[in-house]
Amino acid sequence: MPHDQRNVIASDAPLGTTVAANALLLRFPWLSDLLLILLWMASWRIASLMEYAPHASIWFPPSGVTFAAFLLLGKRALPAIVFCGLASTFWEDMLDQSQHSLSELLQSGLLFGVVHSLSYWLGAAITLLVIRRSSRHNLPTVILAFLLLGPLSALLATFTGTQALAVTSILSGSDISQIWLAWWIGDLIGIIALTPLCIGLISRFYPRCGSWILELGLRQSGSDRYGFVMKLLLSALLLTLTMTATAQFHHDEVAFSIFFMCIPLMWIVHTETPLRSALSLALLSTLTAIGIKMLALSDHALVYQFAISVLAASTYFGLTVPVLVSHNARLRQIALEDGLTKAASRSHFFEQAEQEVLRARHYRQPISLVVFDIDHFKSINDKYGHSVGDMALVAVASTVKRQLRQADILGRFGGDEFMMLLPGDTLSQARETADRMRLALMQLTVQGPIQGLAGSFGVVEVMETETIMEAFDRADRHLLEAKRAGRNQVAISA
Ligand SMILES: Nc1nc2c(ncn2[C@@H]2O[C@H](COP(=O)(O)OP(=O)(O)OP(=O)(O)O)[C@@H](O)[C@H]2O)c(=O)[nH]1
Repeated sequence: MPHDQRNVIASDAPLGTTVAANALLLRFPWLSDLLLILLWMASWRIASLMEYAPHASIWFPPSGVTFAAFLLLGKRALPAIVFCGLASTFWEDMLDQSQHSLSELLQSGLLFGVVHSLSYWLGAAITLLVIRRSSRHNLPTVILAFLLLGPLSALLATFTGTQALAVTSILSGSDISQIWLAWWIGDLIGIIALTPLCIGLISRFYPRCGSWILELGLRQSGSDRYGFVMKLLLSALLLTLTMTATAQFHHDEVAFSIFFMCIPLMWIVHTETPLRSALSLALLSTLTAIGIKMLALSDHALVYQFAISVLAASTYFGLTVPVLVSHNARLRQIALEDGLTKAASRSHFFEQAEQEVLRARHYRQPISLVVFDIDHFKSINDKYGHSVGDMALVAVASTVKRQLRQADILGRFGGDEFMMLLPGDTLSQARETADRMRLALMQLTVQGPIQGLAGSFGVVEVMETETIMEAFDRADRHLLEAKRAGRNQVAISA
């Protein structure tokens, strides 16, 4: 399905249950924070289950949740994320059954929570600043800023987070030198693979966030769920096959086959909404993490991490293609059509007219041109206002179009001046057509106040030796003659 069509179908119209949920969240804002904390803690638990070595996870979902929360909510997200850092320190201690005292855990958890949150908040704030300073939020800039500053924020958070745990004696210096790289890469992949989906999710329980980030389409759910699920299942099947083959042969060469995943992912990107692309990336990276754990593929973890980063980057840049295609279609429409009356634009009219004149000459057929202008149009604007004037112009164009044949072309020269190309019409036939139009305009009603419009018409038959612009100038001169002769009439070449 073309992207512009997808944008129309994909709607974010609130349903009954959504309206009720939004009302509840607006009444009790702490509920939104609670949901954010639950999302963070759930993602943290999933990451801890997927660790392939101590503190080494193929991807660390809480970093995606954190970065998304700060991009969407700014410092408003700080208390909830600091709390999550503290809670996860306690939970980790419980799971590891370490013997740290309550005060050690409190100090360490608080310090970790604060520095971890501040690092990501700073990274998100700089990312937003870069995007806002660039030329009005264009998608490639947003993606580039996110792909560069997300990993840098993860590096800062890794440094400050490990230092916080070292200062409070939870980690030793040698622990840090062993784990910091895996920690950073896990956070980095978590940000790259999951932030867009997390933005879509978190925005659902912060009804007031209304951030421009959502203009990127991260809330549009889209239609044809069945088709999307089939694409997702096929992608999951391909991923499972590549990972099973890697488990069988244990060669990096086989592990690299995961890069074939770019084919189904690009298929999804080019045919589904941005939210669904983000969801696919998140689910496939989750499946990769599960596969590494279940198939004991930790030897190839770096290949998979590298692959997820590349697939994520190509997914995001891939999203720019359908957006650009839809922008181009819109620009093309603007270039071809007059925005108000939907008649052909001046340049498109003359382009088409040139072709038609060549064709008429080739087949030795007549072709005529009519130029017309509404009489005393300025007084309509002055008397009833410009919006009624606009309505009158729209009514004129639609009345004339209705009377024209399929092959005829109506164009707007500008202001209240229009032109009609009449292939196959001799001068006298064109004159009859112009007169018919003049009478039709006199019958026209524009929303009450205006009963009938008068127009002056200039008509020429395009000569063998002249260009379309020369024919237009002649017709325009006749139009002026019709005005001078008292308006509301048709003037033709003598
Ligand atoms: N509402 C509206 N008015 C427009 C638009 N484009 C031009 N105009 C107005 O159309 C009027 C055109 O006036 P003219 O054609 O110069 O003069 P007129 O009042 O029609 O008088 P004659 O042509 O001499 O009969 C001007 O007042 C313009 O401001 C438009 O898109 N919408």
